[in-house]
Amino acid sequence: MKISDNGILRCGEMMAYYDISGCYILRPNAMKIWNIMRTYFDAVLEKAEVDENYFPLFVSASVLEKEKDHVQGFAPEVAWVTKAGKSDLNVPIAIRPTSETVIYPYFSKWIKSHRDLPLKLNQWNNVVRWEFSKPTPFIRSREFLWQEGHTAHATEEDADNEVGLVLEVLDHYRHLYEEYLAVPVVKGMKSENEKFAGARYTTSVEAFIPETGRGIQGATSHCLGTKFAKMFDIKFTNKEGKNELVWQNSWAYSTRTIGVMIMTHGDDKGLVNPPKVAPIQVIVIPVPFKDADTKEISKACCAVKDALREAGIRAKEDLSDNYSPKWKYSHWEMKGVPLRIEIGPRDLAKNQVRTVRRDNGVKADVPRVGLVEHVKELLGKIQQNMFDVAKQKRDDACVVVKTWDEFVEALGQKKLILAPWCDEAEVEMDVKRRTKDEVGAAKTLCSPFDQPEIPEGTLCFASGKLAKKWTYWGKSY
Ligand SMILES: O=C1CCCN[C@@H]1CCCn1cnc2cc(F)c(Cl)cc2c1=O
Ligand SMILES: [Mg+2]
Repeated sequence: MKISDNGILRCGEMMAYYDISGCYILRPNAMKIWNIMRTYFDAVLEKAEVDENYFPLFVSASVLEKEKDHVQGFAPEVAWVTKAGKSDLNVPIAIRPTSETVIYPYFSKWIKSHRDLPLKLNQWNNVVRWEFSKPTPFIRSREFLWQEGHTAHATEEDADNEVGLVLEVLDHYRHLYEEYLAVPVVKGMKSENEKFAGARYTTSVEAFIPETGRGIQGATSHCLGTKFAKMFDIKFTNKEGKNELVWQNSWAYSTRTIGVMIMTHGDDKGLVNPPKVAPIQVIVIPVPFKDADTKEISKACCAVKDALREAGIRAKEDLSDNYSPKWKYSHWEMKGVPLRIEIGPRDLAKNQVRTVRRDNGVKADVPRVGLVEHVKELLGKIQQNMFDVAKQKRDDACVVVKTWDEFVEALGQKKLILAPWCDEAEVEMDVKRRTKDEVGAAKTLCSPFDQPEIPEGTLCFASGKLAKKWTYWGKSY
């Protein structure tokens, strides 16, 4: 299901359209998923001693434009407040597109001595980027929710190792995608062209949507170096009393994660929610026959729902008397509920229920005795199967290419490409130019940390120079 099948998004009650283009309403089913992920990530931040704070939404023009090269590429997408009521503001105020220029002047004030380091802050907030490319719910919106972590360290080593958290946070992003959203991702390094200009290096988790043949950046974790410290004069006296620049990192994931999950698992019946994040994990539906004892059946449905909820399973029953069981099945399938339990007169008589899985449609009759444990196991199997199926599809969509012709052919077949590359920025620019077409040029997605062997003398698929690394290429969102 492509994210553009917005009818399903709306019917899945994940979001609603808003009267300002590029802005969307996040409805309870999306917020429940967002908050389940946030609970996980807040526990990670707690353990890593990252403190929660909240900086203002607004940035003064002077601060935002302090460093020309930081803003230059992004200027067209900055949203500005220029009036309050009837009167013009004498100085326009920007709405944060990201918070470096909001936070770092205060890092400069708060960090004086090495004793103030490491400083590790996070905030959960919205950011606004007035994008003009095609807005897509969750994937590219003019306002979105994210967390942004910003840390400062005394030495390059600290920023680069586990103290700096860059790779640790990146693996937690992998964990969120693979263990919570059942979406396979690749961890790797961004190319010089694709990295955040303010960073020494950018690492990312990259997903891929086989239906559209496009890669999508899932989340990023940057090692910034001292560039922002110079820009914002963030210095400290080290143990030897010397005044030095701090070394910084930053990392973020956003509500785009939900869009990637929807695109990865959705099918022509609608959403398919992985149990770990499904707002409703089990829907219990009575299947009354004309002369059956509907009261007994409804009672059994509520008893099963209560037993499941007792065990911490997010179960609901649908006893509405104005819809047929069949209508209810497709209604809850569209909402992506991973497991349905049906109870009819036969099930009642045999003290059993009928389970139906949303991921593969498999039906089974299960005794009421031990049902809770059985459902727990079943939800675990559904979670694992959703990941395995998505991973198989992603791997089947991936091809290794060695030559330019193979590269162009693979692009045409909507493949995720793994190719040996000379790692020269100019060559990447050249590939973009040579592959520009209606769905956009091919570019590097990341160079996987898990590098396959590069046989001696392997040549770059695009330049013919000696290849330095294996890199994932493709069209992207
Ligand atoms: O990815 C992260 C992790 C969390 C904190 N931020 C960084 C970099 C964000 C890049 N970026 C992304 N988009 C931007 C849009 C803008 F309008 C302006 Cl002025 C700047 C940027 C910009 O720097
Ligand atoms: Mg952007």
